[in-house]
Amino acid sequence: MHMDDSVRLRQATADDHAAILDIEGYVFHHDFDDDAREFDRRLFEPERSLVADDNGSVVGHTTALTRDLTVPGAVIPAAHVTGVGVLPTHRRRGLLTAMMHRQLAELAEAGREPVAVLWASETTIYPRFGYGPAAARLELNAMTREVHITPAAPSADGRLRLIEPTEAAEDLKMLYERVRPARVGWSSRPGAWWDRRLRDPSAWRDGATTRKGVLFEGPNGPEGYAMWRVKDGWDDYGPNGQVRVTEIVADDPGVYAELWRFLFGIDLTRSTSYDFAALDEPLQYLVDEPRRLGRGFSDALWIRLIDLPAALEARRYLGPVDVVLAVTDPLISANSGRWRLTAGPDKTTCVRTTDPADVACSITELGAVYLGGTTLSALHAAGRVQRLTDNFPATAFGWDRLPNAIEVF
Ligand SMILES: CC(=O)SCCNC(=O)CCNC(=O)[C@H](O)C(C)(C)COP(=O)(O)OP(=O)(O)OC[C@H]1O[C@@H](n2cnc3c(N)ncnc32)[C@H](O)[C@@H]1OP(=O)(O)O
Repeated sequence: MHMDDSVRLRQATADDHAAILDIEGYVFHHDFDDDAREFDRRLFEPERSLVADDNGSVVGHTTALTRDLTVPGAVIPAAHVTGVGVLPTHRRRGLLTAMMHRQLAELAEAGREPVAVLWASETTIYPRFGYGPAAARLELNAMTREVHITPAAPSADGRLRLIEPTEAAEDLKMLYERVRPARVGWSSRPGAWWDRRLRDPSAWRDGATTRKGVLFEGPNGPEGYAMWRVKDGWDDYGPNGQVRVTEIVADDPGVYAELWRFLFGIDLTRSTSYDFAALDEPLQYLVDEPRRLGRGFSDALWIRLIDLPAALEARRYLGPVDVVLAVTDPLISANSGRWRLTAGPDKTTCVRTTDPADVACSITELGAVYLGGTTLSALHAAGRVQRLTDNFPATAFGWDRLPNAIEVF
C-alpha cells in the first residue's frame, strides 16, 4: 500500500511531544506516566524528529538523537535513531518507508554524522534501509553455585563500597568516560542521558529491587562500578534469588574480576544475569565452567553509513589496507560507486576511483562490518559480498575487541 494523500511528513515541534509518546505507547505496548513523559521531554530533540501527520493527527514518528559513538580507534558523532513507530491504524501503507527515506536524506544533507545507529525491534525492518547488524550481544544467566571466578583470576588492591547510584553519579560518569573511548559500541551520555541511565522507575524493575550500586575504590580513588537489581526468589530448595546486572564498568582486569566476584557472591541468590555482554566478554575467561554462564545470543547495534568516505576515514584499521570497494546504495546515491580505501599507520583515505573493484557489496554490508563485529568473509560466504579479485580484505575491518552494545536507547 502507498502512503495516503492525507498524510504528510514534517519536522516535529515541541508541541508534538505528547502525541509522539502516545504513538510510542501504542506501538511498544506500554504506558507512560506523567513522570516518564516529563523525563522523556528532557531528551526530546524536536528539530531532529520527523512525524507523519494525517490531517492534524500525528500517526508516525522517528527521531535521530545527538550522541557520539565509539567506533574502531575513534569517537564520532552518530545519529542515534529511535522511537520509530506507526500507529496500528496506519501500518503497512509505506509510512515507515517514507520516514526512513526522508530521515536518511536529511542526515546526508546535514553532513554532521557519518553513520546512524539503532537497536531494531525486529530484525526484518532495517536492512532494506541500509542498516547492517554490526554488534551482537551475549545475554548471560550464570548459575552461580556451579560457575566460579577462578582463583587464578586477577585481583586488585582496594575495597568495595555500596553506593546509591544517583548519589555517586559523578564517580560513575568519570569511570564511564575513562573507559568509553576504547569500547566500540558505547555511546556518549550528554545532557539528560546520565539521568535517564540512572532513572529507576518501578515499571522497569519487573518485580526486582530498586537499583543497587557498588564502587571499587583503589589506592588512587574509584576504579570501577557495577549496578544491579535482585529478584528475590524462594523455592523447594530454599533461596533462589537472581542478581540482574545492569551495568559493569572497569578497565583494569583485576578490578573487573573483583566486581564479578562480588556480583556472583551475593547471599541468597543462585544466579546472576547480564544482558549486555560483548561476544568476547572477558567473564568467559575468568570462570571455571563457562558453559554454566548460560550464554544466549542476540543482534544489538545496527549501523547505517550515511557518508561512506567520511565514515570509512573516521575509523582506524589494525593493519595496512588498500582495496577498491564497489558499493550500491539505492537511498543515498552519493555513496554508490567505486571507492579506494587506503589505510596506513598515519593516514586513512577513501576516495572515488575508476580502478577495477576488488569487492562488491551494498551499503548494508558495509554497515554490518563497520564496528568490526561482522566479517566480510562471513558475508561473502552468505553470498552477500562479492569477491572480485584476490585482494579480498578479509580482516581489514576487524578490531582488537568485539563491539559492545551496552545500553538500549
Ligand atoms: C529504531 C527503533 O525504534 S526500532 C522500533 C520499530 N518500531 C516498532 O517495532 C513498533 C511496532 N511497529 C510499527 O510501529 C510499524 O510496524 C513499523 C514502524 C515497524 C513499520 O511501519 P509501516 O509504516 O507499517 O512500514 P511500511 O509500510 O513502510 O513497510 C515497509 C516494508 O517493511 C515491511 N515491514 C515493516 N515492518 C515490518 C515488521 N515489523 N515485520 C515485517 N515486515 C515489516 C513491510 O511489510 C513493508 O514491506 P514491503 O515493502 O515489501 O511491502
